Amino acid sequence: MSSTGTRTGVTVRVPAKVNVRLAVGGARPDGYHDLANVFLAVSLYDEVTAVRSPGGVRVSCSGPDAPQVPLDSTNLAARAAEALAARHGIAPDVHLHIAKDIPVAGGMAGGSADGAAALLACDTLWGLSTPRDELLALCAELGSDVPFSLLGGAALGTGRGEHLTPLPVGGDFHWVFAVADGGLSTPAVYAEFDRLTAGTAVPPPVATPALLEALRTGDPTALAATLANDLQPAALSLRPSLAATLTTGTTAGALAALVSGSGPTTAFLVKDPEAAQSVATALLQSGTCRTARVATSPAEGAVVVGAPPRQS
Ligand SMILES: C[C@](O)(CO)[C@H](O)COP(=O)(O)OP(=O)(O)OC[C@H]1O[C@@H](n2ccc(N)nc2=O)[C@H](O)[C@@H]1O
Ligand SMILES: Nc1ncnc2c1ncn2[C@@H]1O[C@H](COP(=O)(O)OP(=O)(O)OP(=O)(O)O)[C@@H](O)[C@H]1O
Repeated sequence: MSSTGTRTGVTVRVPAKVNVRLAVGGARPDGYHDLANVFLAVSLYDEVTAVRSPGGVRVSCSGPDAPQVPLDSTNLAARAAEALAARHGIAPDVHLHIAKDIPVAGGMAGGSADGAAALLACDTLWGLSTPRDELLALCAELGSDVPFSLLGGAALGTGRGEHLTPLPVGGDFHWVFAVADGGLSTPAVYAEFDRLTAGTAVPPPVATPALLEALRTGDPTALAATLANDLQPAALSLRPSLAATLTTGTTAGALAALVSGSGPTTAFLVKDPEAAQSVATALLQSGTCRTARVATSPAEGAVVVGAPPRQS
């Protein structure tokens, strides 16, 4: 392996996402769907620490959902390290530890977040200084949501969601996320979308100007009026119990409720931190979710938060 840096450990913090508009077009020949995907990063974070370690990539994970996270070469963090090392012709000798706080298989891009974080952590650990556009291209190879995990903030994703245009956000939005028992498979939800829309003309996906304006002005009431997720009927079809969770949150005072991405996490936009607490309490007491998390947006994308001092 070439000597590419002198750091011994690097920690990257990376946010979850919610899709405030997920417009889905018809299935493409390659199996993906064209999207108009308005991502918003939220303040639930995983942390990925990369430490030099001989013998290839090793992954460990801590946190309440850790047992659901694969530790083999299918982990997106491991795949990111392998891809970056291959790009630079070096050995991927690294131990990646994921401190997981983002719900697993919840439609909040937790695995994608870890992929983006591992890429940035390894790039820093190995002293590679890969240009940002190359990191984003590597992210897109790992998964459609991964580029946004690196970028953070808010962005419109087109194509399969990987082509990003950053969007201005004029203020903080407050959210409650109801975490369901068990996950939903993203391919299964897209397949259910195809089944439900079979025989209909699926319109080209667009992000409405009203939504972009609501983000720009930071107005939660305006944003609430424009939130929409074309995958929601598919997620509800596969998990009908989510309807009760959505109703519980809106009855408790949320401005709007929707399924987050492919679900089964549900997202509730509220007007302020006090409303967030009361909606979270109502959701917890209802028994319609496993747990309720309060968060704000926009959140910063993947960022190095810790690096031990250089060794001589
Ligand atoms: C639902 C969302 O989370 C919304 O942001 C994303 O569209 C999913 O992104 P992701 O998890 O990164 O998905 P990928 O790993 O790229 O693809 C997993 C599978 O989801 C389906 N998929 C994904 C993205 C897309 N635009 N169309 C699709 O049909 C495909 O079956 C694909 O094989
Ligand atoms: N680092 C990781 N963390 C969590 N899951 C991972 C990771 N790497 C791979 N996976 C696999 O990916 C699957 C989906 O997990 P993830 O938490 O990314 O779902 P998601 O949030 O619904 O994704 P998205 O919103 O991008 O569609 C898991 O069931 C797991 O098998």
